[in-house]
Amino acid sequence: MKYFKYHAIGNDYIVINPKDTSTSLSIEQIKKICHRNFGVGSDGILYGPFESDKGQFSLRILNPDGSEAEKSGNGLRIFSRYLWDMQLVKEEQFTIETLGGLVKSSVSHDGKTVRVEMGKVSFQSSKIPVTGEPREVISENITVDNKAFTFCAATIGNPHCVITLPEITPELAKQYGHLIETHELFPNRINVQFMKVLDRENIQLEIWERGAGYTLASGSSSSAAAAVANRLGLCDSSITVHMPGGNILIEISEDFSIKMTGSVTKVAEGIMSEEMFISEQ
Ligand SMILES: N[C@@H](CCC[C@H](N)C(=O)O)C(=O)O
Repeated sequence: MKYFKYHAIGNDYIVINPKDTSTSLSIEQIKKICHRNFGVGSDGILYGPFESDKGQFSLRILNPDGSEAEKSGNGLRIFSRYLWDMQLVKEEQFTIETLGGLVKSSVSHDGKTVRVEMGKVSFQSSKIPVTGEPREVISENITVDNKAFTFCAATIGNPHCVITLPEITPELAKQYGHLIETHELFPNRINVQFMKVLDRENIQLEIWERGAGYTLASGSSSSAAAAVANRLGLCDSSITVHMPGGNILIEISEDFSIKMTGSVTKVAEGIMSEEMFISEQ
């Protein structure tokens, strides 16, 4: 099975074109492909392109645990670069349909920089979703393992829980991320960001992704966290998001529409051995 691997500031994805697969990918195949030891290894799979009646292409976004995500910012930036590299697009701007809505991509610098218009962020509980009365989920409380946090929740197609703290560490994300991800408040689970506001134009994140765990960067997380920082009045409308893997620029409109810009790097292309799927490991 042919594959292409890229990373977007350390958030790495494997692109598999459905024309290179005889059947749709099973959950077991997805888990094996993404496994860092027994497979190629990645933070997820970008399965596409498929036809779309809403955009020029459609894309399926698969997490390493086999779950399917509504949207992926870095995944969309990587897939846009793949379409450009494969000459499946002639123009520098094009649209991609995801389960979480239609996005517009713009590639530049021969695909090494990609901007995605990600859609609008919503804080509405019914859209995220978060259990309880319909409301904007702003500055609410959650306790996991006897540790209390104040959080905001948002969706940009996929769900996010943003916790603002004076100091953040990778250990914090690794200790509490899964407990928050799977909390009963969040019927579809949730991506978790621990956010330190550096100034009105810069935030820092540590990220625990739904279905993927600790990652070095996340585009949809950057979009949601920046929108929360702006909604809380802590940041202006152009925010650089600093993550362990690198930085993303987020631009927020008055209606919380998001433009996300960052780099994409090609890592490899190759053929996966069928033996990998047969092995018990
Ligand atoms: N890394 C992605 C997010 C991928 C999907 C996420 N794990 C989810 O399940 O919503 C990004 O860059 O946004």
